[in-house]
Amino acid sequence: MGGTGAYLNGQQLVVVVQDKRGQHGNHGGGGWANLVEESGGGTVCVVQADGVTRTVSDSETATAPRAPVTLAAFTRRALSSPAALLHEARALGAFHVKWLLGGPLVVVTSPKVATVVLSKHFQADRFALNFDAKSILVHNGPQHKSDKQILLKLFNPPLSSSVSANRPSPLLDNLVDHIQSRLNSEVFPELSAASASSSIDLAPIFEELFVDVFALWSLGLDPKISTFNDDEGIKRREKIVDAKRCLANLTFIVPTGIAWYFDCLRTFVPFTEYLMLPGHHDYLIRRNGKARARIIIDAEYIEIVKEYKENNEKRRGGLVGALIDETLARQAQEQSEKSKEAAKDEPSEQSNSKAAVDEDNSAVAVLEIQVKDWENIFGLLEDVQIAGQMPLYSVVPHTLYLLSHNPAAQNQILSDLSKLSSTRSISRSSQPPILPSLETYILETLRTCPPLATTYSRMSATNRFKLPDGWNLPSKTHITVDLLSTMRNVDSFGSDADQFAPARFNGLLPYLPTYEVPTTESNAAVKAALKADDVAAVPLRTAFVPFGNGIYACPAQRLALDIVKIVVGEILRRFEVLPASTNNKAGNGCSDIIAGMDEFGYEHGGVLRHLEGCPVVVKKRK
Ligand code: HEM
Repeated sequence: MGGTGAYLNGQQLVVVVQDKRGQHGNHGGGGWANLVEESGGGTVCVVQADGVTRTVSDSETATAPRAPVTLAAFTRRALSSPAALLHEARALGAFHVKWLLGGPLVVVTSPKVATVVLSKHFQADRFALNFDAKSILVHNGPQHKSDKQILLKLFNPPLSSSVSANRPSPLLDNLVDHIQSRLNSEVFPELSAASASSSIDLAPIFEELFVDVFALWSLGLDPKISTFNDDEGIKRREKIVDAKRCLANLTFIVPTGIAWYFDCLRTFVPFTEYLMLPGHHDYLIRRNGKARARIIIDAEYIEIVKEYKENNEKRRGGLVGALIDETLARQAQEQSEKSKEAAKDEPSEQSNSKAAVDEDNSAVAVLEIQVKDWENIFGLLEDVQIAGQMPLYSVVPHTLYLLSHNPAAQNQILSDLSKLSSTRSISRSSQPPILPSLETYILETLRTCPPLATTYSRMSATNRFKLPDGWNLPSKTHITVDLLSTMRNVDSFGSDADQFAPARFNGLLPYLPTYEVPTTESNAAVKAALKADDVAAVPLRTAFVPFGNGIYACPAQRLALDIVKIVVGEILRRFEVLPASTNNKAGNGCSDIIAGMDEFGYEHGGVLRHLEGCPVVVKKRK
């Protein structure tokens, strides 16, 4: 078997890395070779955990390293000298260290489990993801599926016939109210006060905004501080928001090149193993005061249960209220299905009276939210808080930062915005979202700077999954798609894949969430293109996956885009955003910035961040 690839055989790890010229890793310097301890002749590409030589292709053999190469050793090397690893990546013509190791990369994490990072070398489009999704078993199977359905329903209310592009939803409008209220009370004044001659960092402003807003919205607290007219109410609100901020507090950001280690390894290798920190995960939590923050949030959960029990009619709104409603609705539905089933099996008179009794019982039963339901509701609140806040506080400042280097795009967006009524703020329910210049800009930002580095991991249930060159992945292989590299794939995005070119999305609006693309249709298009050996014909839409795809895909895709559009639009209407320094990458539409990704890093948890917090200069518009 030849070519770039990797496979897992029993307890052995075999990794083959191929450089651009098709040579197995003989890239001079031997840095990578040293990593696997003089693995012979500078040909580094085969690593076997058991140290036995293995034939890689019909004509080639490669010597295994003398000592077993452990995951921790890779990681330590990457952390102790990321620069060296990056250098080696460049020497191999790879854009990203991830791609040096991954082509695709298989990491053995236990004798039967491997984590695979599919990368730039692999066309990880929707075809692959859908294919995988069909044969997938998720970690917590049915519960995950049921939770996902709830979120999809809440975040994607049915289309109203009167408003074509918008989906009215008090829950989602309430989230936007929170955001608008926060922009008005803090962000606009902060930007207005900023001096036109010195720079301001956008990232912390939006990090705070989204963490706070998601805390208040998810816990059903009011957007307007004025409604907390008693001191105690204000203090409670502040305490909760502080606690959520503390829990969101990042511990470290690593350069993009080594971020994948965290994604792949943190589940399996203790922090102490590869970070050499003076303790374990709990240590980091304690050090950041997170334990206390946790207690505050848990106390709020207890309060929610108490309120519900004492006054069911007047319970909280926001996400928690919607989840309580949904839990009760589901219970009622289950009860009614059970009664119908029972009625079918019984003679009619008896069943009528029994159904009436059951109905009474079910009325009592549906008011009882069980402990496990509360746990599930609070679990979902936390998932949504994290899943919503992180990508938003990544993509909003990044979009503005890139726009600061692109005055022409900013003018075009402003002109589109000026066509909206000047007095009306941009909202979900009232404004038809036709702002092509802004939307294509956001989509291109998501493509080139995807807020999440990878998809969640999937587990293949069968061993049918084949990678290019015939590499076979055994069943129970964890599969993670590297979104950053996938969306730079030249086969999917053309030879200008490394360029920042929003125009590539012209004609593709409105954005169709990946869960709405009919699977059969996208698969048919992709299959036909692959069969004709014409990967370029794979529709661009199918390879654009910043929100992932398949059963794990982000359930809030449309909402997320609306939020980014609203926030960026509202800022641009009021402020001109200029680059903070004149080492100027302006003028080429940001391609220099996104080409090497040198300015970016991945936060623990795999969220893309600008290493300097997106410094810009803002000037209030007249
Ligand atoms: C631009 C902003 C966003 C981006 C780029 C984004 C991206 C993603 C990605 C890549 C995934 C994993 C998909 C996969 O494994 O295939 C995900 C999952 C998820 N996202 Fe988003 N997301 C965004 C905003 C939001 C918002 C605003 C919310 C909530 C209001 C949200 C809720 C979720 C949830 C709950 C999941 C987990 C789904 C599951 O467990 O199956 N996301 N998102």
